[in-house]
Amino acid sequence: MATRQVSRLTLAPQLRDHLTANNLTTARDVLFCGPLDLMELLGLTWQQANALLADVSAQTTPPFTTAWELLTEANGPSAAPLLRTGLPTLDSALRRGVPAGSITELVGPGGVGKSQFCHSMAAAVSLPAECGGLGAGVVYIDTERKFSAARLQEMLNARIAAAQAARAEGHRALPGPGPIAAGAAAQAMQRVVVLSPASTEELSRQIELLPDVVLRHHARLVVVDSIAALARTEYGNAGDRDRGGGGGASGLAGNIMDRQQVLGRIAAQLKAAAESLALPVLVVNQVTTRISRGPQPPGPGAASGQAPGPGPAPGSGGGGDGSLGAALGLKWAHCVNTRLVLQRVGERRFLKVAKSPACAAVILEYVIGPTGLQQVDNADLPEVLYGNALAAPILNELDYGANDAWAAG
Ligand SMILES: Nc1ncnc2c1ncn2[C@@H]1O[C@H](COP(=O)(O)OP(=O)(O)OP(=O)(O)O)[C@@H](O)[C@H]1O
Repeated sequence: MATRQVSRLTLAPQLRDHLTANNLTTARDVLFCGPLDLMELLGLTWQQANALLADVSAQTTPPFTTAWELLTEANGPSAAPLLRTGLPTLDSALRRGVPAGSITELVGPGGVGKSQFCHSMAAAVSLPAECGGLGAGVVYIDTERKFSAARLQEMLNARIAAAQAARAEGHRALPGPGPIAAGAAAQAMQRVVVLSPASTEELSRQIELLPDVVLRHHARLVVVDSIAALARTEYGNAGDRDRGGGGGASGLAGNIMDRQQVLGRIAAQLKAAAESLALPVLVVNQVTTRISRGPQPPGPGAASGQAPGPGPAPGSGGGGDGSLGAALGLKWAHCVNTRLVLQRVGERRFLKVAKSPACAAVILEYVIGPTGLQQVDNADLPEVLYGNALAAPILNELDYGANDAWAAG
């Protein structure tokens, strides 16, 4: 900016000529002069010389936004509609629900409810405003053919029934005064666009075309369920191979590098799409068995005495040190802005905010019901998690997905 030519600054033509005639050809040349130099060179008064410096400085300073302006904009009338998860503790922790313009990762073991969470979000976005939804489109990228139209319909019907019941009882808490249209569930389902890429290459192409699809379907949410599946099919699973899955060391390293390269490209594309479209992108990731490479970092609770540090998850089995972590390694982990860890403890399910620019670690308990994920009000939660020898290590260890040494996982 400081190298900008004086001839391109918005100044009085006579003043511009004077500056160039005195060899002050760039903004930097002018700003390096003090007011006294300018008075002498250009015959200006003290006030005029200072005004010139302030003007040139203002024209060459990179644009900025204050924190106050950002806050006002985020809460203003033109702010993007909130994308609430329907889990009150999570929504209040994330302040505006699932954040727009960035990637939110859902990570957890099989069967814990990651896809159910995605279906719940698709229902919340596609439902009409009369039922508390956004009446907007969803782009659901289903890499594992696990999207269930029947389950989505079940969630929509249950939510519509709940909205009707609330109206019948005279509650006005739901937004949108209009009546709930017959066929609201079918209309909502038409707003959900399902893409099923068969390879990482196709996935990459589809992400490239996201802006068109999003605009055409007025989408307010993009889901990728899941990010690891295709890459693991094409390039293998490092953790499994290390446990004796075959392949020489050099072949494995080559595979991992290829996979990381492809995933790095896809992650960058997704991040760019989230930012340019100002949309929340919800991405499912699996857990993998951690490969032991030296001592583990202490758990966050260890310092405060709240919980023991991470250790092998009881009963997780497998090789390495037997503990679990988010798959896909460092490159991917750094692209993730918000990480939600879903975990089972016995018969109970917990969701933890393990990484977020908006809040500290928050934990809630949930169940999966007809409407999707529902929070369980649980006064004994801190005791359950931090006083429970089984729960604490499991819930703590997944924090380290972003900075641990098992990048190949
Ligand atoms: N209609 C339903 N009502 C209540 N619970 C359900 C219903 N459908 C599925 N579930 C619950 O959801 C669980 C499966 O969740 P989900 O498919 O989201 O797992 P996931 O974390 O995506 O697993 P994976 O990584 O293996 O795909 C089942 O174990 C079951 O408990």
